[in-house]
Amino acid sequence: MLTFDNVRFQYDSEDFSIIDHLSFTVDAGEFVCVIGPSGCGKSTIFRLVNKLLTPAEGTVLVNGTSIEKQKNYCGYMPQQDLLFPWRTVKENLMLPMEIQGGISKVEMEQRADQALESVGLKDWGKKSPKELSGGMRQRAAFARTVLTGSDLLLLDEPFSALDYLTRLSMREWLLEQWEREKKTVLFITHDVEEAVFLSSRILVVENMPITHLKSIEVPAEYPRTREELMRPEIVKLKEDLIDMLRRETV
Ligand SMILES: Nc1ncnc2c1ncn2[C@@H]1O[C@H](COP(=O)(O)OP(=O)(O)OP(=O)(O)O)[C@@H](O)[C@H]1O
Repeated sequence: MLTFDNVRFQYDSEDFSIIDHLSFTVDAGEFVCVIGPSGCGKSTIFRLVNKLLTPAEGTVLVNGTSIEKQKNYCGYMPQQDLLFPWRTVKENLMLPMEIQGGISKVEMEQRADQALESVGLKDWGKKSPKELSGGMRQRAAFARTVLTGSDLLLLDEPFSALDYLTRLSMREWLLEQWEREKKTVLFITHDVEEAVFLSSRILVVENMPITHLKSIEVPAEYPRTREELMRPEIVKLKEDLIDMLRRETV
C-alpha cells in the first residue's frame, strides 16, 4: 500500500539529511505505529507522504505508483484538530469534499451526516467546534479525515493533547473505527503503551538520520483489551521498546 524506496530528504536550512536512503513498506489494512525520540523526523516522514515535502532522492509510492501524479490518496490528521471555528462541525466535515469538487451539496450533506453518526456526533453537526469537548473534536476531525475517501490515513499524535481517560477511550474508539472502515493506518505516537495497544506492527526509529525503521510485530489479536496489555510478553515488549527509545535519546 505505502512504500518508501530509498528516500533521502534534507531541509533547505540544514546541511545534513533527516532521512537518508530509507526504504520500508506498509501493507494494505495494517495499523502501524511509528515511534521514536522527539525531533527524529517522524512527522517529516508524514509530510513526505502527503506531499507537503518532496524527497531529494528516491520515491514514495502508494499502491505501487509514485505519489507524484496522484491525488486524494491519503488523509492526514494532525495533532491539533484544526477544525475551522467559523464553520459548523458539519461544514468542517464537508470541506475535503468541497476541495475535491464534483460532489453535489446534497450528497456532501448526506455523507457528512453519515460520518457524524458513525463517530457518535449525530446531533452535533450544527454546533460550532468550540462547543465540543476535546475528545469530540478529535472524533469530528477523524471523520473529516475519513471523508477524504482515501484508504491510507496518516494520524500524527492525534490524542496527545487529550487528558488520560479521554485518551484511553479514544484508543478503543479508534480501533473500532479501523476495524469497521478497513483503512490502512499509520499513527505517530511518543507513547509506547498507546503503540502497543493500537498497532499490529510498530516501526521504531533507531537512528538519526533515519536510515531504517526497525519493524516489531505486536503479539496480540484484535479486538484488544487493556487486560491484554498486562500479559507478560506484552509487558516485556513495552520494556524493550522503552529501552530502545532511551538508548536513542542518550
Ligand atoms: N521546516 C523545517 N526546517 C528546518 N528544519 C526542520 C523543519 N521542520 C522540522 N525540522 C527539523 O527536522 C527534525 C525532524 O522534525 P520532525 O518534526 O519530523 O520530528 P518529529 O520526530 O516528528 O518530532 P516530534 O516527535 O517532536 O514531533 C527536527 O530536528 C526539526 O527541528
